Amino acid sequence: MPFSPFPSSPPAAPPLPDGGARLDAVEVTRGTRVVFSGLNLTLGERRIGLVGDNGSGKSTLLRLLNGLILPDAGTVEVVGLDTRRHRRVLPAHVGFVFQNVDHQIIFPTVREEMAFGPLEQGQSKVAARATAERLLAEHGCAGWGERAVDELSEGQKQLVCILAALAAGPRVLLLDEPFSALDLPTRLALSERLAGLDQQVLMASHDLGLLAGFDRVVWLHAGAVAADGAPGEVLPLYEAHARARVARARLERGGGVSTARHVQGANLPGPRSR
Ligand SMILES: Nc1ncnc2c1ncn2[C@@H]1O[C@H](COP(=O)(O)OP(=O)(O)OP(=O)(O)O)[C@@H](O)[C@H]1O
Repeated sequence: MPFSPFPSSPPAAPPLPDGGARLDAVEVTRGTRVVFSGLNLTLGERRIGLVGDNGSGKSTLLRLLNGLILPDAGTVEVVGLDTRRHRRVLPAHVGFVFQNVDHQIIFPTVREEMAFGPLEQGQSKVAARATAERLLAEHGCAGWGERAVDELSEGQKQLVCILAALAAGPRVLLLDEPFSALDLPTRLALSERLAGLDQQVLMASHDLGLLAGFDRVVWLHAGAVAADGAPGEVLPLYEAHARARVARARLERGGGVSTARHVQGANLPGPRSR
């Protein structure tokens, strides 16, 4: 059977009641590089994974969804809010966990970092502190409140960032490689927690196993949708592409450039979005 990068059926999960997110004809240039050119996507499922090679546009897509980046053309709508017109109120609805924890952490202590979101949501100081302490305790970090964030390990900082995003109770949670520094027990515990959340979760990850139970996976390649569907369909396609890329590089190193095009899946399809 010929290699086809497109899954045969659309994802089965029901759409979110409050609308999810929609990108229409989105154009984004970062620096001198065109990242998206006419991207259309409707993101309604509860758990959506994003995969793709380095530089394919995953972080840019997530940043578009929380209004950190505005489209040069086209529109982005999240939970019914146009990110250009409602940029200021978006953080109250859309939580974000950055790839680099240093881009996220702004307070000196764990408690302050964790309580910021609940305070912004209108909780009293006492209630915000209680929310922070409860989440920390639930994740085996009771007593961390007084700790200086600077003195935490990278993985511990990452955990605080994720818990801080959860503490704010957003309607949509965007996670950019959130588990890269976490130990296995913490990863498993947080995966379980994410699976049980009511909110919509969009997560970019190079750890394909983390996305296996999701409702839908979108594979981005060079700023376009290369495949989109159920994890059981999209993840093997992406993995085949990765293996083909490695095989092609091996052949090229060995001087066999002309045979590289015979490697299954080495040639990507044209862009596709929905
Ligand atoms: N601050 C920036 N200035 C200029 N170009 C940028 C900037 N950030 C990203 N880019 C470019 O935008 C493109 C998409 O980058 P993006 O960070 O969205 O990719 P990614 O899929 O998240 O990659 P990774 O898997 O490495 O995190 C890349 O070509 C990158 O070089």
